[in-house]
Amino acid sequence: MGFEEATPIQEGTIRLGMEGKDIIGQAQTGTGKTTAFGIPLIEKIDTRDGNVQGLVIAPTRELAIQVSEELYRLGKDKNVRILSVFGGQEIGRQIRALKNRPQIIVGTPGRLLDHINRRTLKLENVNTLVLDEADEMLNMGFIEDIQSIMSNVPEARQTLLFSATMPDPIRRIAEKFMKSPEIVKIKSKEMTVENIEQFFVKSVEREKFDILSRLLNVHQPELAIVFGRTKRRVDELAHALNIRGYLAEGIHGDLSQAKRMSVLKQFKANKIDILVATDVAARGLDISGVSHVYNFDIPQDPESYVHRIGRTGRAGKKGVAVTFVTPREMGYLSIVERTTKKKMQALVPPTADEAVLGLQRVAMEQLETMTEKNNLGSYRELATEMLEKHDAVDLIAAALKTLTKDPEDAPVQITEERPLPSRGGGGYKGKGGGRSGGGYKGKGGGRSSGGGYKGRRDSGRASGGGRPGRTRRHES
Ligand SMILES: Nc1ncnc2c1ncn2[C@@H]1O[C@H](COP(=O)(O)OP(=O)(O)OP(=O)(O)O)[C@@H](O)[C@H]1O
Ligand SMILES: [Mg+2]
Repeated sequence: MGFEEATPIQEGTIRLGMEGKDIIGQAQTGTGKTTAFGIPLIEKIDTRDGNVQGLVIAPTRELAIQVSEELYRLGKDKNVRILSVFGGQEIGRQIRALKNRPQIIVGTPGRLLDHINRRTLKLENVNTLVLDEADEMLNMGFIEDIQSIMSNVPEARQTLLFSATMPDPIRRIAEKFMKSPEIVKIKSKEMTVENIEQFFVKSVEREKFDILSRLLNVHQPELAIVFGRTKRRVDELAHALNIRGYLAEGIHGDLSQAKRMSVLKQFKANKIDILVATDVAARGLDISGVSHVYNFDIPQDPESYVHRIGRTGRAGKKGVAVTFVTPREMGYLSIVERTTKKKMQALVPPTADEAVLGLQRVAMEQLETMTEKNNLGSYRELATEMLEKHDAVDLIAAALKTLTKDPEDAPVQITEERPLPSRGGGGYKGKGGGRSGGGYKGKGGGRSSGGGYKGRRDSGRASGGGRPGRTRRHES
C-alpha cells in the first residue's frame, strides 16, 4: 500500500491484536487506526472457511464503505472476501451478496440488525468484533443496537475498539463488553493533530455567512468541509454558497443514499470544492486534499469538534480549522479547548477589501496561466491594437478587474440558528439531551444574511473554472 513505516498506533496495537488480546486503541485522527485493527483482523481469517469470521461496525454508511475498501486492499493478496452492508441500499442485493460467503462484514448497526433478524446474516462463527469510532457506537444513540448485535456474536471473541476520542464514562461502558482489555493510548500533548492550525472567529449569527465567504476567498482551500448544526442549515448553506459562486454540495441524513454517495464521489473527484455537512461526515472519513474545515456552528461536544477538524491534517499533511462562535456560545469554546488541551487562535475576519484581494490574486494567476499556455492566436492582434491606444498597465488592470468575481452582494437566505444553551463551565457531561441536543428546530425568523457590502457589482462574468487545486467559483 506504499506505507513506509508503521504509525504509532499501528506499532502499539498490531502485535497485541495478533496475539488475540482485546484492545481499546486511541490515537489522533488520521493516524492509521483502520490499518491498526485491519491487519490483525485480516491475519486471523481462515480463507478455507466460508463463514463470517470478522465483524466491523461503523456509525455511518460512508464510513462502512470506506473501511470495507481499506480492508479489501489489506486482504487482497490473501483473497479475503469482504462485504459492506448499510441502510439505504436495496436489501435484496445485500442478501444475494451475503450468499457469496463473505468472511468479513462491515456494516452500520441498523442494517446489521435487520439482517440478523431476517436470518440472512449468521454471526456464530465470528471471532473478531471491531467497533470503529467506538465511543460513538457506545453512546446513547447506538448502544442498544450494539448490545443486540453483540448478543449474537460468541462470547469467546476478540473485541477491538478504536477511536480518536474515548471519554471516561464511555470507556467504562466499553470495558464491560471486553475481557481485560489492553488500553493503548498514543500519548500526545494535545488531543487534536499538531499539523492542524486551529482558529476561532467570534461573530454574531447574521454576520457568519459573509465572514465565511471572505475566508474562503482569502484561504482559497484546495477542498473544504463546512459543518452545520442541522440539516436545514446544511441545505441553506450549500444553496447560499452556490449563489455566491462556489461549487458546493450538501450531505446529511435526509438525502437518499444514492445522492449521498454521488455527492461524496464528486467531492473526492474534485468536481465540487466545498462539502457542506452535518456530523454525518464528521467521523472517520478519509478524503485526501481537504485543506480546510469550517465549523459554521460550534459543535455541541468537544469530541465532535475533534472528529470534525480531523477531516483535515491527515497522515502528516497540514490543515486549517476555523470555528465560528457566537458571543453567547463562548463557554463552549473553553470546554472544547479544555478537552483538546489546545488553544484556538482568535482570527480577525478579513475585511471586504482583503477578501477581494484574494479574488484578485486568483484572477492574476488565471491570467498568468493563460499567458504561459501561449495559445492566444488572434487575441494577440487585438492586444497589439489596444496597446496603441491605451497604457499597458491600465489594460492589464482592466483585464484583472473583469476576471475578478466578487458576488458578495448576491443576497442569500440563512435562517438564524438559536445558540446552544448557555453553558459556562463544567467538563464532559455526556450527550445528556440525546443526539439532537440543542439543535434548533423551530422557525428562525427568516432573516437573511448578506446584503451588507453593496455597490460593487461586477458583471460577474468569466467563470473560467479557476485553477486546479483552488476553490473555483462558477457563475451564479
Ligand atoms: N503506516 C502508514 N503510513 C502512511 N500512511 C498511512 C499509514 N497507515 C495508514 N495510512 C493512511 O493514513 C490515512 C488515515 O488513516 P485512517 O483513516 O485509518 O485514520 P484514522 O486514525 O482511522 O482516523 P480517524 O480518527 O479520522 O478515523 C489513510 O489515507 C491511510 O491510508
Ligand atoms: Mg478511522
